Amino acid sequence: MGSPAFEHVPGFTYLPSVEHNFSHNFSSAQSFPISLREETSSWQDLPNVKTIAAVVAFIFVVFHYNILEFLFSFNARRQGQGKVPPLVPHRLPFFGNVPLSYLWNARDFVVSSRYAFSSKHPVRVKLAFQEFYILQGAKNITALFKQQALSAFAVHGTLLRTVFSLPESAAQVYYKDDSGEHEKPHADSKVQPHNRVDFLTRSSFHKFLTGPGLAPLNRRFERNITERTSSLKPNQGWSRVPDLMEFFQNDVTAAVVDAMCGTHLLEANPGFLEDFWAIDHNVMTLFTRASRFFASQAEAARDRALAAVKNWHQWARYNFDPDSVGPDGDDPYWGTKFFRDRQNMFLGMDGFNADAVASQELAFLWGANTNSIISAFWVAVECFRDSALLVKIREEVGSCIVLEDGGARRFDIPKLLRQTMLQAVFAETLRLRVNGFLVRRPMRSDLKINDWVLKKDRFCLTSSTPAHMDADFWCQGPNKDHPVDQFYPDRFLKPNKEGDLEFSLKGTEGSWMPFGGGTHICPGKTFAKQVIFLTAALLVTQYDIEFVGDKEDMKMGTRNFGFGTLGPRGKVPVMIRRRVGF
Ligand code: HEM
Repeated sequence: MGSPAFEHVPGFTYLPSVEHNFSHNFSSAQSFPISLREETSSWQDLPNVKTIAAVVAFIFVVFHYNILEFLFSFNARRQGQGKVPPLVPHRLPFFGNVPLSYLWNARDFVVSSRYAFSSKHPVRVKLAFQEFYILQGAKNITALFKQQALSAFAVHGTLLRTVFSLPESAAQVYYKDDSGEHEKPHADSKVQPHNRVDFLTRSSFHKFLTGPGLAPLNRRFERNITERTSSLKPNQGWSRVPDLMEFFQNDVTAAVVDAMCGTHLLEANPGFLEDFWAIDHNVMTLFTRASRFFASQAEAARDRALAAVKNWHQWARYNFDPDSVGPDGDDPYWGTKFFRDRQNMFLGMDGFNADAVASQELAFLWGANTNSIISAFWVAVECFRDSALLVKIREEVGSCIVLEDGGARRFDIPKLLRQTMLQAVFAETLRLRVNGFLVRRPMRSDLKINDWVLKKDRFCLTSSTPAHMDADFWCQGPNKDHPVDQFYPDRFLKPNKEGDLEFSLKGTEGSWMPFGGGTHICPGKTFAKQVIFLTAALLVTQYDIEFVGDKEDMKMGTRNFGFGTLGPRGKVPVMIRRRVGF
């Protein structure tokens, strides 16, 4: 019977059948004259074929980058739907991109990278045999934020594990949770309701930070920060403070932590805030686990901070009195209903124990403080270093002071949050200082972003930095004389119908994104605004501040780039005096 095995397949070169070769040549091979057998023994032995192969390989290696550049531009310009994002050219064949300059200065790399972050369409990056996407361009970022089934949890789980020592048994709950972040779990998910960590934690944030839980938190923060700011420098005349940041890292952070957790955590652990900011300072080192070699003291600080949180939880569990719960639902032991309820929620999850809960809550406190405290520092710096701006801000803030019955002064906070220049200073500060990466992973299906298709399960990264530094967007029209890296709050002022300038974020979608976007958008943004505005209002009303340090130290550093608001390079010494009459 004839074999049909080697019929012609379109697109493949026809090979004669093996059967044919064997039957025809094998038995007679021995009788070939030696010279004939050498001539035909292997095509690889032909010197010119070897040379051609070597030349082709050489051209491939040498021109590999140019070939990829050509393919990149070609694919980027293709029209139509369902396009695959072009591959960012890389110099080392097979290994992909090895961005050494990123390790040196990550922000410069992102701001000046030719293909990876500057393309206004999605791109594909090959990094050590893995591929992921980078998505930039306002239109694409806006489309990304509209997507529903995108998980940010692989990254949260990793951050919790590496920086905050979440035990492996609890981390597994994160990795296994494929039920989604919405109330209704995905139909094919087998995750039990009590293990829906994605949905349960997100809804706890929202109840606390966007629901009625926010009002009592705001009130306690207002009381705490007012007390702390008033007692900052009681004496008359100028006095020197070695680093303005100390006020933010000690007093403003304490005002937030006490408002959230009650006073026991800081009272029982006087070194907590120092450890807390040591973790923040080393967050990248802890995240990459390089701390084992370079920053073991950061690991020690993290361990002490975890022990402090765990002790607070033990103390609260032991002492809690249900009668102490106030009308707003909060109590002095857990501080807030939020932390009280989350104990039960986490301890009900498989693999969670007291250590795991401490990791979760320390991570929450870090997220609740790092960006807002450092942003509050920059807002104060901007207000005090420009005397003309300071006059305007003082005028706005002064218009929000109200006298209480007993004669005490406080701010009308809703009015304060609506002040034109203060809002512009806030928005411009966040544009310049927030440098975060947002990571998403389409878990269910391929992701369609405008004309592009991004494969399911691959990570998709975007960053606020290129969007915030896009001169084509931020230096248009009346802003054209103000370079993109200059602090210029008027970028956010637009004339209204009456011709007056008013603050507006209209049209900045996908270009101004300090709080991320979509279903994972920062739930703490309203509280953050309150912390930043109120702290600035109290400082400008009560104090004069002059900067007396090296200007280089006041520039923004790049340490921990990618994790949010970046701090100053060095210490910021100031002279400070109380204003007469305040
Ligand atoms: C200037 C201050 C702040 C900035 C710039 C900021 C920025 C961000 C960003 C960029 C994200 C990721 C959003 C995304 O993936 O799309 C985020 C998430 C988050 N932030 Fe903030 N944040 C600030 C203040 C706060 C505060 C004060 C709190 C709590 C009181 C908070 C709690 C959270 C939480 C819980 C998440 C995770 C949300 C989720 O994954 O669903 N943040 N924040």
